[in-house]
Amino acid sequence: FSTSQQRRVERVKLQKINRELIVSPSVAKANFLHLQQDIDAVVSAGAPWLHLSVQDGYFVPKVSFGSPVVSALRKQYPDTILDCKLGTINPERRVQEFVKAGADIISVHPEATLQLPAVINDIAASGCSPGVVLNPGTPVSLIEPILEDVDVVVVMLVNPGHGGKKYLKQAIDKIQAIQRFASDNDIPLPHISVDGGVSASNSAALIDAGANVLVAGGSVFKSDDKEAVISDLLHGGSETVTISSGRNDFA
Ligand SMILES: O=C(CO)[C@@H](O)[C@H](O)COP(=O)(O)O
Repeated sequence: FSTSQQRRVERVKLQKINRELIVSPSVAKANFLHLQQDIDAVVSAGAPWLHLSVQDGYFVPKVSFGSPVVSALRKQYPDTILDCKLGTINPERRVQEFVKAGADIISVHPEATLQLPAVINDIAASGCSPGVVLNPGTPVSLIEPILEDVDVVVVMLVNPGHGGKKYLKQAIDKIQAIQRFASDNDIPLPHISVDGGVSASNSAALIDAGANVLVAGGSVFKSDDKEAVISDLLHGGSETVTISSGRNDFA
């Protein structure tokens, strides 16, 4: 692996140990007609990661973009952590493509592969940070056997590619369950990333629960003041949502 990739992956691990609060803007929600302009804006606004939601139109019902976009971002933003989420069936077939494209983190859906531990090991052996994704219908128990081997757990608040219904209370319960399992089993806590409808109205509740990575698409890229939005996400916006008792929030 290149020394610059090693440096970035080391930074991911240090941020994990320090529980650094991170905003990871979701590139899928940028303006693709002015992609460099949008990415320049979030990088100069201080976003240390970029979230790349790769969707294959099969595991996730929409197609977003592929490794050529990752390669272009790698060349243009050599110091930014590229946080790739493979919303693809059989992600084991795509790991090397995204490693070569310059991904730093590669997260996969446990339901999308027949051998999750092998995929996690392949990502780590390739010099990248491995991660797993929990859709609203995926219990924390499914990833307990490999929790100690990943650097990132992405807790989805929406069903990828479906938008709509938001599972805020459920996400908070999962964040707490991940922390409990890690503590009970003496496992270093991975980055806990939250993704899908994350905004200043719910970020404080998610951070309080234990999330330290905020994936944000629309809330960042729809704003003209990206610095202010990123600050609000990290420090909680003016009006914060109260957690309804057990009911899921609807968009
Ligand atoms: O992968 C996905 C959704 O499928 C996410 O990464 C979204 O792209 C985040 O965008 P917002 O919900 O924050 O607008």
